[in-house]
Amino acid sequence: MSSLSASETVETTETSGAEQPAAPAAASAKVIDKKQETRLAIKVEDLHLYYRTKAEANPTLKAALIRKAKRQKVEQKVIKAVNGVSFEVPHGTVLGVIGHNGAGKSTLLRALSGILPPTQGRVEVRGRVSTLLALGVGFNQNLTGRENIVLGGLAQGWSKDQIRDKENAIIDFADLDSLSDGAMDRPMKTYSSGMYARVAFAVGVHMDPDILLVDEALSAGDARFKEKATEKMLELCENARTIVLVSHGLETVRHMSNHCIWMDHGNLVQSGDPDEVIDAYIERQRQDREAADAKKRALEAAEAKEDQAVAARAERTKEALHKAIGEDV
Ligand SMILES: Nc1ncnc2c1ncn2[C@@H]1O[C@H](COP(=O)(O)OP(=O)(O)OP(=O)(O)O)[C@@H](O)[C@H]1O
Repeated sequence: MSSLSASETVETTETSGAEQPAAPAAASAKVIDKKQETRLAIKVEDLHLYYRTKAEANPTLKAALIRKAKRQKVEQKVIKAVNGVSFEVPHGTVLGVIGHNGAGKSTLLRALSGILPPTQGRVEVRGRVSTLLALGVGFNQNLTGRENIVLGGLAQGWSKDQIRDKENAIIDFADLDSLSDGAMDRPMKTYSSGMYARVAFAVGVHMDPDILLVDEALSAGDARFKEKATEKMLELCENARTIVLVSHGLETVRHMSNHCIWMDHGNLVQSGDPDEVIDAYIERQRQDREAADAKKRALEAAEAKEDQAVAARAERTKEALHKAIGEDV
């Protein structure tokens, strides 16, 4: 996990998607009254996010050379990671985002953080954003933990005094010394994923964000750190900060969030009370498992029937053969 990226006040990303594959026209802005509007931290309207990858049907060197000689192009594949999603998040909300692997959760978070521009639709994020992503972005691996903290502070435009204060608070929170003496003064490339996660989390929450975007950031820490991180997030929330938490840890989401959205194949399936959404998701997972088991059982039964039929045919052939050559079977 890692990383911090802080962006300033109203961040609006909007793309018409002129060059993108045809998709439904962006929904017109929802009419909400002014008071409600100013309470919003995040507003997402008909968001589509597509990845384009080169689909190589035959990925061998020989095939690549033939293709080059024939000047054939590799076909482009479009992956619709987020497919027309709209929601609003008032300030002070802890929004849990759940869904199966590849449902589009991280892609959505990348769009909220501004890393990924929308293919189509609109994302509006109001306030200072701090992002804790699952993969290490933002830290220089060759610098020590301490140096990275200072670098992050300078990038934020903090004064020397601010950096000194925050540096101490971050180092105290990450508490790497309890794991390995002097770790804070070693290059971050020597850190374990858990140590890395602790520094990243400590930096992210001390950026004083209005909006904290967290992608599985708690998964790398040990149980004690997870508890401490959860407490810190709840504290941020009590101070009316907004948190978007992407996680497969359904009980963490249930415990921490006060609103939840469920993503499935890039679509928003359900949005609402965390207990209701999580229970519905668990029920769907149970149904999917049952359907998969039933399919497997049906396949096995069909295979067994086919095996029996083959064996019976072989037996009949054997009998016919023996009859033909006049021997008893
Ligand atoms: N950089 C990329 N290039 C191409 N396709 C991508 C890229 N990143 C993600 N995808 C695809 O987009 C879809 C959504 O991926 P995403 O990582 O957002 O899902 P997720 O819900 O966060 O999954 P997980 O729970 O496994 O982390 C998947 O089909 C994935 O293969």
